[in-house]
Amino acid sequence: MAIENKPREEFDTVFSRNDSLELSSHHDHDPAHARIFKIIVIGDSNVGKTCLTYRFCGGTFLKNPEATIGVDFRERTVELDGESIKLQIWDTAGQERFRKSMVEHYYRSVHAVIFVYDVTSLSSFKSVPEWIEECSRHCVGPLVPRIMVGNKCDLRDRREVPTSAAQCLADSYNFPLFETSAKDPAEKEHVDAIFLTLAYRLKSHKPLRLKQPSQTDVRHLWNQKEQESASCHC
Ligand SMILES: Nc1nc2c(ncn2[C@@H]2O[C@H](COP(=O)(O)OP(=O)(O)OP(=O)(O)O)[C@@H](O)[C@H]2O)c(=O)[nH]1
Repeated sequence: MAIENKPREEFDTVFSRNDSLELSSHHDHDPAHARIFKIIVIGDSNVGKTCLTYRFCGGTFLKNPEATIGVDFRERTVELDGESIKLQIWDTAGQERFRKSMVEHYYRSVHAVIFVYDVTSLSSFKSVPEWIEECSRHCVGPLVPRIMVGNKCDLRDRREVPTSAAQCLADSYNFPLFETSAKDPAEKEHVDAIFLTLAYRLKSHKPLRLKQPSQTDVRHLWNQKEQESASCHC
């Protein structure tokens, strides 16, 4: 469900710019020269951050996801106008206790941010300005592309956040707004559009030298930080 407003136009732009637009997963297209962009996905716990990233990177709906601890990485290489771009997506933890030591790492060298709320949860929507504030506190400047996403649109009877209110908030920050569902297979292209909108914006950025962290690297950082904070309390 893409909404009939500015983001929808962006979505159309993404898909009409080049008829031969090809999308490929990292399984079948992962050239060594691809530029890498780090995108973080932020929002309250349970809004569907993991499911959205999994839908984009894995192509399916992840049934029974576990709460994210620290961070999970997924990536997908897309081909835009003949150039390979690797999107390295950091699926962050919504629960404070699982993110406290990782926050600095989330925001370091970030290229784009996706703020997610759940359209069936007013409180998750009300948290969006706090997530935006956290982002600013970590020096993520206005030139970093940001997008707001209302997830779980398939739960029509349970909607608590009207599109008009979300649009109003998005406009106040000058962010594009997408409403979608990670669960509904018919929404797959719209989930892609969220990430591709960012990819097109990032495409004009300079080449990057971003070290590619492995899950082990981050687990290591996480453990190290946990030990540090434990020793601080002694
Ligand atoms: N109906 C519906 N359920 C969804 C959708 N996306 C996610 N869910 C469900 O919402 C719950 C939370 O999904 P997650 O993707 O783990 O949420 P999260 O934001 O990553 O949560 P944390 O890891 O705790 O931050 C799971 O039960 C999912 O099955 C959606 O689009 N529609």
